[in-house]
Amino acid sequence: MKYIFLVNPIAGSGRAKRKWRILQQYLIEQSFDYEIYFSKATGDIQKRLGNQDYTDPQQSIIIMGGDGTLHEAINGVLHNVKIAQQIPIGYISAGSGNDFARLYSLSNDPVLAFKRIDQAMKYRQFKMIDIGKYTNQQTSMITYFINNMGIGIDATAVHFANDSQTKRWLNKLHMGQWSYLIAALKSLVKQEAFEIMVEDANRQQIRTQKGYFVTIANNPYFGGGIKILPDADPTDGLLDIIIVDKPQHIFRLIWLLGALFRGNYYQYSEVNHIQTKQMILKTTRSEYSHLDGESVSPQIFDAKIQLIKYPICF
Ligand SMILES: Nc1ncnc2c1ncn2[C@@H]1O[C@H](COP(=O)(O)OP(=O)(O)OP(=O)(O)O)[C@@H](O)[C@H]1O
Repeated sequence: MKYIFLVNPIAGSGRAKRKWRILQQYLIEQSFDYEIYFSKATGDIQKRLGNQDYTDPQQSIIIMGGDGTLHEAINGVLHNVKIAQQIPIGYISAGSGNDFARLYSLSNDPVLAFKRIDQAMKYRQFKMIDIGKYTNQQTSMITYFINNMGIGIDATAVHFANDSQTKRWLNKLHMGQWSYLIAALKSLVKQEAFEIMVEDANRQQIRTQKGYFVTIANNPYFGGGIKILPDADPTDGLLDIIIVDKPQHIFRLIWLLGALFRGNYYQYSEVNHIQTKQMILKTTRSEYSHLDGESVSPQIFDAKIQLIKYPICF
């Protein structure tokens, strides 16, 4: 078996590069056949996996990076017209937030993580993970997400976090996850209420004029460990969705945030929680969104969101 490693060297503020050096030493010692590619910019891994033919059964792909890198890899293979069947992706976590890794308690040790993947690839023991398929109904453009997608305050927070000097500074101190909290506080001030319509697979509708955010998730964790959708499960074949109204006043907002951090906020009148196989989502005003923490410019939403399964190895 030959391993093709695609590493995002800047993930986790360089953690991925450090982990790669440790793993490379092991691969050389154990005479593994491998190839290494370091991404050079955002979108590089997606492009590479989107253009090349990786269907040789004697080759396996392993990604090293954070949630954003995994997001790129999934979008690459799923948009690759040369790959008719699903090729399993190995994943070694090396980001700062690491929400996917958190859910599965993935090892921090790259050699241990690789040994597990090597065994799983040999015996074809892949986990079929739910992947969100988001179709923009105006443009027919498709984007996939592995952990979550959000519109409104969480997306505004992601925009501020990814944009900020603070993230770079906190990443250097290995406290990258705090950047999301700081950005979230900033976005609490900026985010205005907006109109949202969600229709589930049974054509049941939820409408609100006072929307604060919508999060659609397969993974309970968001933004480096906030358990935003405690019931989300990436193997249940269902999307978990929360539609949250803007609280009337700041004290109610603080109360709601406290409940969110305690993981018991579904019962509040501002919160609607649903689980469905697919959904339609519309907004009437332009809003920031994010997919797996990757910020998207503001737009009005007319979207269809479905699920597919993809084999991932970790
Ligand atoms: N060589 C590169 N230079 C700059 N950015 C890159 C490069 N390669 C990939 N990227 C981008 O780096 C961003 C961050 O990667 P990633 O999300 O994996 O790490 P992270 O932010 O540290 O981890 P997490 O998402 O788990 O918090 C992604 O948007 C990715 O597209």
